[in-house]
Amino acid sequence: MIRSFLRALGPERSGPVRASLALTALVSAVQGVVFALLVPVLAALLGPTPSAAVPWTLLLLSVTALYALLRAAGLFLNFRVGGSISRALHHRLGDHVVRLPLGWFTGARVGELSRVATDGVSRATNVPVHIYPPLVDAVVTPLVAVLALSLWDWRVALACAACAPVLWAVFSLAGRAVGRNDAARDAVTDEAAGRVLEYARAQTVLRAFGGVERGHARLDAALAAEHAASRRLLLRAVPALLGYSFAVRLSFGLVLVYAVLLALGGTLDAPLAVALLVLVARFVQPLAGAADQGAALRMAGNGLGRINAVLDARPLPEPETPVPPRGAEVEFDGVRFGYTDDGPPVLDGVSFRAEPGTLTALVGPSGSGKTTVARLLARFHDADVGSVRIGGVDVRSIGSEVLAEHVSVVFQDVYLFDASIADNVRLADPGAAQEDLDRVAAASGLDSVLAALPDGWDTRVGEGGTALSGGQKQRVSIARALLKDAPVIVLDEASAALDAENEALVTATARTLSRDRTVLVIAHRPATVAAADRVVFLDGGRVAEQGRPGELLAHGGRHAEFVRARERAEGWRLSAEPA
Ligand SMILES: Nc1ncnc2c1ncn2[C@@H]1O[C@H](COP(=O)(O)OP(=O)(O)OP(=O)(O)O)[C@@H](O)[C@H]1O
Repeated sequence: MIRSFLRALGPERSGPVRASLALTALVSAVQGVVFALLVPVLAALLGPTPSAAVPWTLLLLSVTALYALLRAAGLFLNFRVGGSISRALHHRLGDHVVRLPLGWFTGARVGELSRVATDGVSRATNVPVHIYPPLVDAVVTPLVAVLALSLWDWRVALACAACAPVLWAVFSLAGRAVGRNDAARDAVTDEAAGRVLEYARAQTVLRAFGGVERGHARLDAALAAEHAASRRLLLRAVPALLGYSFAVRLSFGLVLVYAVLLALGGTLDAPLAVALLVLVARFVQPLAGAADQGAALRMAGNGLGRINAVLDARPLPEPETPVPPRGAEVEFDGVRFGYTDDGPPVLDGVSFRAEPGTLTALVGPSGSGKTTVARLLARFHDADVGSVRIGGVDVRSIGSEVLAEHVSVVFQDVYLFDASIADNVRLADPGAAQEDLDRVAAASGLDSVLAALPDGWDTRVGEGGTALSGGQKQRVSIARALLKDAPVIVLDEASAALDAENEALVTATARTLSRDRTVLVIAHRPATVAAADRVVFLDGGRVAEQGRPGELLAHGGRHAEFVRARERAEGWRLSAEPA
């Protein structure tokens, strides 16, 4: 557990934590000596010569003063360390997460990350301040005191020591019961949190298709599972913790009976017997409470396990000596890729080239791998086999920062920050002048959107851009990509219905951009395909055909068939609109 704690914190921050843990153990050991010194003091006071208590009392006072000093220093260090742990873990998680491949950030992972960064970190922060000190007090203090006890009466010390393995076994059983059930509850809590989010996000669909009750049933089932898991945790944890507390008190009772028998038998002085029993009684409460701390430690251990699982996610390997691209040509060379190691490949032997100054349309049925091509180009993932090159250099050798400068991707699910339109566009270049913003607004069609909004550039877009329409969001996103001025641009044309003006705008922007850049468009509309210089037609993760759009249409193969079907669908859509 402590190892997993130090691993989560990283080597550079583990020094102060080790010091705080060691000081806590030392404080508990000194406390054990303080308790042990009570025995000769009490034995002397209750015995025939009370004055013999004076030197022992002086020693007791000195060790108590040392204990008080160490305890104060320990508290100070623990609180300092506790305060820095949350910052350190957030930094470690943040630093690590930015190096993870973009493909790692699925919806479920984002939810998990948020729980790890809140609940997981807060559990870990509690360890040095609220969990570890009382637990160490409960274990180390009695241990030292029992060792010291053997100096006065080895038989009572041995009786105490004999209880230790039994108590340890019950303690471990209780801890394991709590740890296991807490981990199981964590899993269903994640599921329930995911369902709540899903239920909120899916309201439009659920209401449109009368599925509110069905959707609710799924949420209800997840919440019921969470309730059952919490009950199970309670039902298993409470008896285990009570069982341990009972074992501690029973052990104390047995030691008590044994000491009384020794005293009655005349082999143990009565004053010493009383003093020993006072000492042993002093441990009962902290020892009995140790199981609660042990359970809390297991729960913190589960939180740390989740933190370490995020920290163990493999970042994209960065090249030792990054090589900048020698141009903007995009090349896929025999690329094979699968999202999972055991599943079938999503791309299989994909090869094509896209020259600077051209517009390439990626076309193909749904699920054929077009978006995956865009993701590999922006290095969301690395190809399993083959090479993705920009300017003749494999994207793995370019280095993430330079690659990000070279490639701009405008996906369909545009994410905007809850800030002004200007701030959202300036994300690409925080120092951009107003003239630059106006230039990209004109080129992306954002200018007409701004003209219709009373606050223009200062309009707040709402969380995730909810205050703007789909077409408006896409224009902001295109303006942002234009401001970044990357030599390679990938545009994911909206597959959902856009108005004619927006459709024409995306095609026109792609054409304009391709004058001095390499532009790839994931094309869904015949008009965009027709405007392209080249078409790469994907089917089942393979390039089925590629060439100029006119040639492919004339050839009458898979691409021609696909475009005709789309044209028929669009014609149907137009004629189906109300007059
Ligand atoms: N993150 C992912 N994890 C696992 N499989 C995925 C993931 N994303 C896509 N896939 C699978 O990869 C295949 C190709 O998907 P991709 O999104 O690249 O196709 P597409 O041609 O862009 O489809 P569409 O036109 O419908 O957007 C599909 O079978 C899809 O189910």
